[in-house]
Amino acid sequence: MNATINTPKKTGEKVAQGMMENVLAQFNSAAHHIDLHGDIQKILKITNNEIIVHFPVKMDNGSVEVFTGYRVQHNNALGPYKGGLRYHPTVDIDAARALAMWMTWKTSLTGLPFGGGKGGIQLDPTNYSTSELERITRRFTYALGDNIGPEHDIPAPDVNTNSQTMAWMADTFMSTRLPAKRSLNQHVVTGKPDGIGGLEGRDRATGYGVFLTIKKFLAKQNQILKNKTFIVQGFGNVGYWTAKFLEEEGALLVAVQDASASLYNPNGIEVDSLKNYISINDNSVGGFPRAEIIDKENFFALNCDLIIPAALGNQITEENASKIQAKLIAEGANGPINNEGEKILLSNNISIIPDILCNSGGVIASYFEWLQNRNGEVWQLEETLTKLNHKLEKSFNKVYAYAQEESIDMRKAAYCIAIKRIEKAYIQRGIFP
Ligand SMILES: NC(=O)C1=CN([C@@H]2O[C@H](COP(=O)(O)OP(=O)(O)OC[C@H]3O[C@@H](n4cnc5c(N)ncnc54)[C@H](OP(=O)(O)O)[C@@H]3O)[C@@H](O)[C@H]2O)C=CC1
Ligand SMILES: O=C(O)CCC(=O)C(=O)O
Repeated sequence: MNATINTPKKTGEKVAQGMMENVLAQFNSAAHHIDLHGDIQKILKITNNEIIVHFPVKMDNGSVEVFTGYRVQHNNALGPYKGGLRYHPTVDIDAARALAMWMTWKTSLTGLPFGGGKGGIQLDPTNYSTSELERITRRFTYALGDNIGPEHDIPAPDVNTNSQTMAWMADTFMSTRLPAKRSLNQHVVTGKPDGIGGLEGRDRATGYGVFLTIKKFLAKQNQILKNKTFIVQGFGNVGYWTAKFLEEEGALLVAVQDASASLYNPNGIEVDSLKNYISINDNSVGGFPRAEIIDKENFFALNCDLIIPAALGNQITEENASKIQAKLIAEGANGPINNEGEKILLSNNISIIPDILCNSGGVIASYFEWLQNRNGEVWQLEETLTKLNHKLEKSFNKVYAYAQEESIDMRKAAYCIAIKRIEKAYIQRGIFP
């Protein structure tokens, strides 16, 4: 039997580069603004735990590959670690650290009783069959052992993972507990299918939240979504659902980019016909007949009202920011704009709804799923969406008002609010005797 070791490498791709620098620069700027206690700065600049596991998996052809999985637990001052798992070639320890930090700010901003964590496996899932991915996921869960748990660290879907991945994780985790405890562990992950404790609406929650924050932002400017044009990078969970809700409100999708191609049609791309197309075309938008293919370098420069990056990090940078014509960017993805890019956008009066607010609908719905499992309840879709809207309204209004009061951008405002809540927890706990 052959054994292949998938040695983790620094990916060198722009996606993972500088993510830590970005998140730390964002943190430093807010910490300075609120004059955050120096000891708390020290605590929040590092991660609590970094778990790296190597685990063997048998491939369909009988060979064995050894994979490397990551789970970074940044901070749990407000509650158990919470955040997604990503399967992508760009996953490495730096990316996991940065993404875990973003989760801490996000769960704090939204007022959830959670901290922040993130992880994943450095692999390209298109190279593996479904049964191989199932075995990889189960072995990863087994290797993580008690480093995850329903009251300790609760993973969820992210790039290239979904409700099926979460079902395999839940099943593996629960079946390795003592029989009498198995059913008490269903909330070890969220984003599960509805048949095994998943929340109706978790699938669309992130996109719904992105849509709501855009709508709320436009309302503050006395504008509406009807007839606004928008472009979306990424047509997966977040990109699709965001586009779907925006279209339902009368906005027009004019361009879409995924890893395979960039599509453009100034007269509009119908969201569900593109979705139907990708479902029979290897999940790729390339070749969709009712749009032209454009050069990917020109994508963000297209003439439109709104841009929704909903793929990977570091997509809008000093290299392309000055060409952007849209007046609003809503960050469906985590960290899609780097700091240099952001400076250019802000100096060109382009507004940004920051990731930790914009895409927080996902983790809010995950919290609802966690509560549902913990309390032995079954929630209905309407209830989920109403409660999600209510929670997002509260965080949106807080961020918007604070940004206005302090004359700062919305990202800095969101960070200040998030960090102050963690600071309060540390002070009340008495970390400084
Ligand atoms: N899922 C969730 O609930 C949440 C997700 N997020 C963030 O949203 C983003 C998207 O996540 P999600 O929708 O779940 O992931 P998915 O895996 O469902 O979709 C990812 C999409 O991004 C596209 N993509 C990948 N690489 C590139 C590239 N180089 N250029 C253009 N497009 C690319 C993929 O295209 P292809 O299929 O061709 O590879 C796919 O369409 C991530 O940043 C994630 O962290 C944030 C909050 C919650
Ligand atoms: O639902 C969750 O727990 C986290 C989702 C996530 O990874 C994110 O918000 O970036």
